[in-house]
Amino acid sequence: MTGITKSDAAAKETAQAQVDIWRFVFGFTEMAVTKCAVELGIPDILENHAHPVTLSELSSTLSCSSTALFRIMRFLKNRGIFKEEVTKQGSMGYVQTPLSRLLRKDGDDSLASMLLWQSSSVIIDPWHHLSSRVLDEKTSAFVCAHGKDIWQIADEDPVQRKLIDEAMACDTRRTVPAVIEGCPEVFDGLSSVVNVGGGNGTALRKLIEMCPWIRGINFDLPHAVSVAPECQGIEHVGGDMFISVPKAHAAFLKWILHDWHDDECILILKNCREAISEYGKTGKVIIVEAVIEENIKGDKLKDVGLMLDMIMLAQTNKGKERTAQEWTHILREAGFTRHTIKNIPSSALSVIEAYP
Ligand SMILES: C[S@@+](CC[C@H](N)C(=O)[O-])C[C@H]1O[C@@H](n2cnc3c(N)ncnc32)[C@H](O)[C@@H]1O
Ligand SMILES: O=c1cc(-c2ccc(O)cc2)oc2c(O)c(O)ccc12
Repeated sequence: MTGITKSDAAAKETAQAQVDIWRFVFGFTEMAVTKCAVELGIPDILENHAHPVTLSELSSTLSCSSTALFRIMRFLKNRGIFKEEVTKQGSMGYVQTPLSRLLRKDGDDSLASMLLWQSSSVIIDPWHHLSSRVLDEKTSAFVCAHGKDIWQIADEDPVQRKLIDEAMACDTRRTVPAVIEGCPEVFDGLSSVVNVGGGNGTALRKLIEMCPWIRGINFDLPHAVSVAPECQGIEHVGGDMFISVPKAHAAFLKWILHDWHDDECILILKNCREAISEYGKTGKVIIVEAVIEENIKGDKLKDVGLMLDMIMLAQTNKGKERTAQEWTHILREAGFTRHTIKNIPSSALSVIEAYP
């Protein structure tokens, strides 16, 4: 006998629910206030000071009164974004934490551009149409919000294209080194790599920097490659992956297939298989994506995969994150004979290598 009755346990759970529910009701405040701090450049201001920055120094740097700023800093300090330390003069000042360092505007591992994109109205508006998407498979939450899909918007509006490229590039600057360091054998012996949906070419720039023996082909929609910076060792090619993919020893696809329905993925993968066909058994398709699992309570990294799945539901027409079984299905249907899945340490990502 533990002395705790069933009704005690139920009462405790109900009391906990009364507390936990606020995280769901007011969850948006964390994103909105963090966005505010990034827009004001607060992580960069703290980074550029060798000592803790007092509230009055921060408000004079930003040319604003300290009243609202104090409340913003109090909230973010409470969330562990910033912390306070005593200055040499004995007053309190704000300093960076490992979290706020990830929000500097130009840090190599910064996620500031991703946060600004995710909190922009183009990305927020489709969330208001998620229930319509659930009730009708043919309805796209993004199209309900904007009248067109994200790639049409990017084609028509260079500002949106830049926001997407910069957000995805900050993801790439973190993940490409993580892939190469976590699974160095993936790029061994490859003479050329076509990055399918490579955006502004950041992934190939990083790849060639770390694996200089590789020749890169950055392949994306014509409007995307037309604004990609030139780089030695990389050829930019505009086209449509649903029609064909430029030839190379390996095709690399990062965060591409999660945008699409199974049938569309099978078509893209068949075009990739054709692109590597001249290299026989040594050719391969390298996919970097999340591989989701159903029961992951408490695993924060795996939870990122489930959040991305919700993002796909809101932001794409038919995209989704896939389980290992779902990956096996589309790869087999596309004609690949075998594949391996490797988890990248300390990341929500996996590398899938598929062979003809
Ligand atoms: C989610 S982004 C991923 C970008 C990049 N792979 C990364 O991980 O940073 C998807 C990319 O696919 C490109 N794309 C969309 N439709 C395409 C098509 N039909 N052919 C080639 N690229 C396409 C988009 O322009 C965009 O750059
Ligand atoms: O809104 C998004 C976000 C992503 C995304 C964010 C962070 C990652 O580490 C990976 C992907 O991807 C998107 C995407 O592929 C798309 O077609 C539309 C929207 C988003």
